[in-house]
Amino acid sequence: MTALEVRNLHKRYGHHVAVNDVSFAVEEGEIFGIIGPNGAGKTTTVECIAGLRKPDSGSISVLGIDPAKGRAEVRERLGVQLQESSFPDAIKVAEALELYSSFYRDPADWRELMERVGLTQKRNAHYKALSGGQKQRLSIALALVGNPKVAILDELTTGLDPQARRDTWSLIERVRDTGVTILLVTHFMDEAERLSDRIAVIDGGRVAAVDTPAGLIAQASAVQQVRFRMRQPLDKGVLTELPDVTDVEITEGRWLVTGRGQLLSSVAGALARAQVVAEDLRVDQRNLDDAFAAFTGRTPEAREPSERRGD
Ligand SMILES: Nc1ncnc2c1ncn2[C@@H]1O[C@H](COP(=O)(O)OP(=O)(O)OP(=O)(O)O)[C@@H](O)[C@H]1O
Repeated sequence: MTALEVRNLHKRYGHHVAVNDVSFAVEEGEIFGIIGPNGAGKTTTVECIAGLRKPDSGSISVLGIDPAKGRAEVRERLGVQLQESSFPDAIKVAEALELYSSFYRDPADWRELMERVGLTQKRNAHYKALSGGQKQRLSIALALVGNPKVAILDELTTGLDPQARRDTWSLIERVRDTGVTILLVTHFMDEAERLSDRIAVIDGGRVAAVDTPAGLIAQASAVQQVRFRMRQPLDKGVLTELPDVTDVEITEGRWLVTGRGQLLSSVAGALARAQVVAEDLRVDQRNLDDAFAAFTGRTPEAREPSERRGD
């Protein structure tokens, strides 16, 4: 069943088109990632889904409800952790959870949730005294305190150390295992690849691709590269004349062969026929960073969230 559907979404700020005809659907129980360069329109899209911004045109359905019309109903079913959530410094962990749970008709047991995100020991700590990871876990707990069917997580692990990131990922996987559908906006390719069942790449306000992480990588891997070292002399033409090869570069005995199709076996066969021995022969493994670069023409960067402007 479809938990979330965005169709032909358009949103502009003044003359600037932030979201330009975005469509995608998220199935119930999925973790659906959204990746894209800075300013691609990711946050604007999720803010429209959360009912925090009004789309100029297009339709959004959250569990069958239009967030622009049924804001209260959507609020009951949708948990939102947006970028840079901040709370009063003096509020205590348990107080924040109890307060937020009072906003919902059918909230989760906030004490159990506090335990689940590992903050029970910190129940009486003030917000300002929490570490970055603890603040992050509190904001995740607050996104889940209303017992949502769908949760939106934006910049889930920005600013966290590697261990805290891995802990947060495990937490999100456990949340998904309880049946919550998750929309995850992230700048981190490892995070998107590890957590997402499917990913939308958004670029310039448009969806450039939607697929599983492996599917995106495969789409981007049409171009392959084989590297090796070789001490013996070899005419470059032995490789450039192969139909699968598009380019051959040689730098101080290091060969880099670019091509497509059955590149590795073509190259290995040609080297064997020429009776030369290649050392350290390897195929470059493609990952989601390469897919991101292929779809957006840019390299993903790990960064702190940009300064955001008010509406
Ligand atoms: N309140 C606003 N007023 C005017 N322009 C805005 C506003 N919010 C966002 N924009 C612009 O709209 C475009 C899309 O921004 P959005 O925040 O949705 O992108 P994003 O993909 O989430 O970016 P980032 O990865 O940097 O958070 C950007 O060019 C941004 O500068």
